[in-house]
Amino acid sequence: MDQPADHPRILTGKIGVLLVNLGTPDAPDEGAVRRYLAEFLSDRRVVEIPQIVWQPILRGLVLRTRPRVSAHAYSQVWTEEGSPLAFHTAAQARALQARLGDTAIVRHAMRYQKPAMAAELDRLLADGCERILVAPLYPQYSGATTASALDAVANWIKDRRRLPALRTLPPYFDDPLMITALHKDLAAQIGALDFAPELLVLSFHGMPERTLRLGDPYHCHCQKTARLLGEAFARTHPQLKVATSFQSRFGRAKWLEPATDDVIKVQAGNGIRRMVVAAPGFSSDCLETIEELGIRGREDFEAAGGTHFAALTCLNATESGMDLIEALVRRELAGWI
Ligand SMILES: C=CC1=C(C)c2cc3[nH]c(cc4nc(cc5[nH]c(cc1n2)c(C)c5CCC(=O)O)C(CCC(=O)O)=C4C)c(C)c3C=C
Ligand SMILES: [Fe+2]
Ligand SMILES: [Fe+2]
Repeated sequence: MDQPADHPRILTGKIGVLLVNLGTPDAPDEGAVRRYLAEFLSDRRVVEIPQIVWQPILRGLVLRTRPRVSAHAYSQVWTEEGSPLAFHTAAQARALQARLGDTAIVRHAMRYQKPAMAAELDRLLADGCERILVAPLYPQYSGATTASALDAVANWIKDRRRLPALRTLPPYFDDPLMITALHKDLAAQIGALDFAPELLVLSFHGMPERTLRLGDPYHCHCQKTARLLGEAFARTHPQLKVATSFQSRFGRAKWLEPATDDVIKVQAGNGIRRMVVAAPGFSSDCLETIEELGIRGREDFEAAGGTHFAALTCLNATESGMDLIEALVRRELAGWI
């Protein structure tokens, strides 16, 4: 049949997978960090204070002071490949593409800054994806992370005429695949140390305590991940104590407790000399794991009398990490592939 000459060329029939992570500045300098924080901290899912009250505080105070301090922290973790969060997420997408082959087109995007979610969803559509799985790489659900990533999808939908069928990856905080992958990886890292730790601290990113009372399941998801990991370690490392804590407190409100920095100091004060810290809420290493846990955590521990310390790495694009992501993604693609 003849088509009008100006008929757009439309590709069809493909499946897309979009791995999503939080986002990071594009340089470790004050300007780039200010742009990043302005976008991130203006998200109503992240700071749940009415904008009329919050924006003057953000513009008048936070964005005048925090970017310098945070840029210094970022400069300590920056690599030739850029921000760790950016390059680990890109590596996860490349590795997943290699594992899925022609089955699906895999891309990654960031909720804040670049690669932007809308631009990557547009690219998948332009490449012929009529079915797209959006996979926020947060094992535990929270309004500030998972729901915010889905907000970005919803906003993208509003402006598009032609929409793909969409699926989203559910949280996987208690999935046996995730617990097994993490336990295996952390146990291998502990086995490779030149000391036997007495205590394993499982540190999750914090949230305002208020969100727990408002019904956000994040706290329960973290506690369950920690309990299941603790049970796995009790079977393989019966001498190892396990503690759970919440890091990265921000602002004046009460956050989930106990705070990781307090736990590190109190445990050292109680006589723990050999400690390891792991971050089972982060699918890739980032500022919060490398600088806050690896650098400041160690300083706090040693200042309080600890002698042996290691911040264990996240799953990143390791073999076990990719086994996990591939299995989760293939499961969600069931019926499509
Ligand atoms: C109100 C403030 C914040 C909430 C709520 C929050 C929740 C939250 N964040 C993550 C994961 C990450 N956060 C990261 C950095 C970061 N987080 C906040 C504030 C809140 N986070 C700030 C201000 C920053 C920037 C750094 C700083 O200035 O301290 C990162 C690292 C990004 C990177 O570039 O490496 C991650 C990852 C989760 C999972 C979460 C709620 C569950
Ligand atoms: Fe955060
Ligand atoms: Fe809870």
